[in-house]
Amino acid sequence: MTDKTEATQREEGRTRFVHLAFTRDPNGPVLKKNEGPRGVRTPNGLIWGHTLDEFVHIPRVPSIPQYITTWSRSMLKDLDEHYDEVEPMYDWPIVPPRIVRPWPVLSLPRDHPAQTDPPIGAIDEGCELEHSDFMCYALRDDAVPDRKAETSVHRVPRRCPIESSQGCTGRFLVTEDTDARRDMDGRPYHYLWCQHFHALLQGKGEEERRHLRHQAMVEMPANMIVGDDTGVHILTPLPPRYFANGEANQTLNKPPMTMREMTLSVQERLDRREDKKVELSDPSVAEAINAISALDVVPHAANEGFSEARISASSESNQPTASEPEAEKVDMFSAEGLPKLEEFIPDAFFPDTLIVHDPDRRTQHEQPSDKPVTFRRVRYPPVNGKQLASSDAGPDVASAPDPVAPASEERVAHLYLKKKNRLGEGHHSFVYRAPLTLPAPLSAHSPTGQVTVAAKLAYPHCTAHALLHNEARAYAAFPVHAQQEYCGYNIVPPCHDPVPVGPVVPKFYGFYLPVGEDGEIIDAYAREGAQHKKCYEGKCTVPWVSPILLIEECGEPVRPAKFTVDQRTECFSLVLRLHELQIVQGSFYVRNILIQPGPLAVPPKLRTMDNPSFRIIDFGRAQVLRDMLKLADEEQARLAPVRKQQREKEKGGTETEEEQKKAEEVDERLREEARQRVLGAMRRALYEEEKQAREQLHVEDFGF
Ligand SMILES: Nc1ncnc2c1ncn2[C@@H]1O[C@H](COP(=O)(O)OP(=O)(O)OP(=O)(O)O)[C@@H](O)[C@H]1O
Repeated sequence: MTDKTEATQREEGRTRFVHLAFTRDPNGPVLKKNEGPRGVRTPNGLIWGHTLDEFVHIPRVPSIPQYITTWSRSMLKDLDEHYDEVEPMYDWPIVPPRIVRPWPVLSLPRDHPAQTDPPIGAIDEGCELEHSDFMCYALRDDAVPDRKAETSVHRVPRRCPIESSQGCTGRFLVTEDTDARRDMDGRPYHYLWCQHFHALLQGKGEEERRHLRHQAMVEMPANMIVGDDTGVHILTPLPPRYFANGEANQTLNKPPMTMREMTLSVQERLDRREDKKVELSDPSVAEAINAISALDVVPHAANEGFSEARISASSESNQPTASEPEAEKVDMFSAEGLPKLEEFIPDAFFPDTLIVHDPDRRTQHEQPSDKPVTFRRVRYPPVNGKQLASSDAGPDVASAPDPVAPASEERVAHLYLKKKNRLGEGHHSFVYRAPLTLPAPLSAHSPTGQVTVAAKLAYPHCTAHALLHNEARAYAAFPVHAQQEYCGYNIVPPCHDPVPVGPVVPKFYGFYLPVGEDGEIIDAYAREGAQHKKCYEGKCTVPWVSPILLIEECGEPVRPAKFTVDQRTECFSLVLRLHELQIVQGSFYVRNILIQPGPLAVPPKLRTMDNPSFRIIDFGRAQVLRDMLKLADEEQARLAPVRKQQREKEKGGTETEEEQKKAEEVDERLREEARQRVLGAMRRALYEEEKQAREQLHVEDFGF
């Protein structure tokens, strides 16, 4: 492999590009397009590398070195063409892509049965630690009442990487059976390895077992630990809350300094200024070490920074906690000082019912202004109505979305709308920054326990309602991975340069319709939309209460003329990734791409525009291929019996078996032709939108 750093790319300021070239075996196969090895990929199916050095230019035909494509290290490994010569270049292993979690603002009691994995409040500690199956999670814990002035981080063991059906309460089990809890010298273990970790150690060589134990022990929040294949002895007391169920005996073989650096680099990201005190102060430690002289005990440096680390992490942390809002003074409509929600709402707490406090009548409701309005969540199944064609400004007729069946215990959230909290406005809607109180006991690290979300409401025009419904349909079609960030880089064709794997669209927090006095959802658009099919955009005012689309707030519209070449490419890659999903946004203007400071994994105070995060918004005119195909099929399924009826009418009797068989073949051909028409329309729409995106983002045709 050779390094061929491209001077031109450096000149134009590009920092993300492929600089390694793989030399083919002259007898190697021709590498056909789209038939290469899969390697390790992100869930979007695109080529993925953990670092820029994990991408290479590789000739498709060994004898034509200038005809190259871009591959990742893991693809080279799968190809296995003298890969053994390549591997030593890397001093890190191939790892799978991992989800990068935004800075946590939600909070939930740790022992709540609906607690998630990773637990709510788990801080993303970067790839240095998070690729390990054995790390502990660092939990943000500034809602603990006696620590309200500080954000404390403490650690809980990660669950074992096993089938979810098996379940694992945590790596360590408190020893309960006295006999099983003693080592060969009769010393009691404090914690035993869980059955999964124990099984993992079985059958492995001594070196590997030592390594695995070491990894697991490094993550334990104690200063002095010794362990073996059964469990560990803790030489300094452990805070009991660190373990769901328990923990134990080994020699740490990694230089303590290395471990310390690893930990500090994570700490650093959270708060560089915090003074990390190393507390190896327990006088009983030396005594204990002597008592266990047969074991080579090493102080557990990795935990020094964490065991009771207190980090003044962000502005939110200096406020009273959710558990004790100052009820008298609290203004639930104020977005001031509230964190914006960037995490997914766990399924167990996704609101079914939204109580909307709307004294300014932003939703056009007609109740007394101080009376909240009840909304209920509805879900658009894959296709439940026609898509709007991008050229069609008028409303199309949609059948009603499905009400979400309430959970056994209804999940109720409160949304607070105020005119003064307007975030933006388009040609069809107002968007508000809205405080949201989530279903208890889910809460947030904020004075009122609220977070803010972007609430999009339709203008009182029939077309605006149609577009908002279509947008809800598009959000229902986005896969979860399009709303998540992954570590590393993708190659997003036809782009040749690696781009970060940020989310493409904002996180979706549900689509809500008003509920009448009878408790039924009022879907005015489904009921009356058909009568407005020919309405001219913006001219037809309707008295309908606006639906509410809740999404993640994602910053301000971009100004690409001021972007670096890397940023333009990154923005453009989002459009390409959207198109990979066979979804057209439908109104691609720079105002529909948002930018905000990043990275989102760190507290808002530490984010900068040096690491921006982009999103595409506004899917009112989106077209989703999957839905379009389903509609075409449904239309053909509707027409087939009509045709049959017609034929039998002309014939004056029922069809014979032979005639029916022939007719079915015709139906199938017509169905296929209809699908081909849809595919053709989608190809054209994708092509046109890519062209428009290039213009809007100042992206060249070649070499972008
Ligand atoms: N998720 C969001 N985060 C932050 N601001 C947002 C968000 N969504 C919308 N906005 C703001 O609201 C404005 C209007 O939103 P949007 O473009 O979705 O409305 P629209 O009426 O559908 O647009 P159009 O004029 O294209 O029909 C945006 O330009 C942006 O400033």
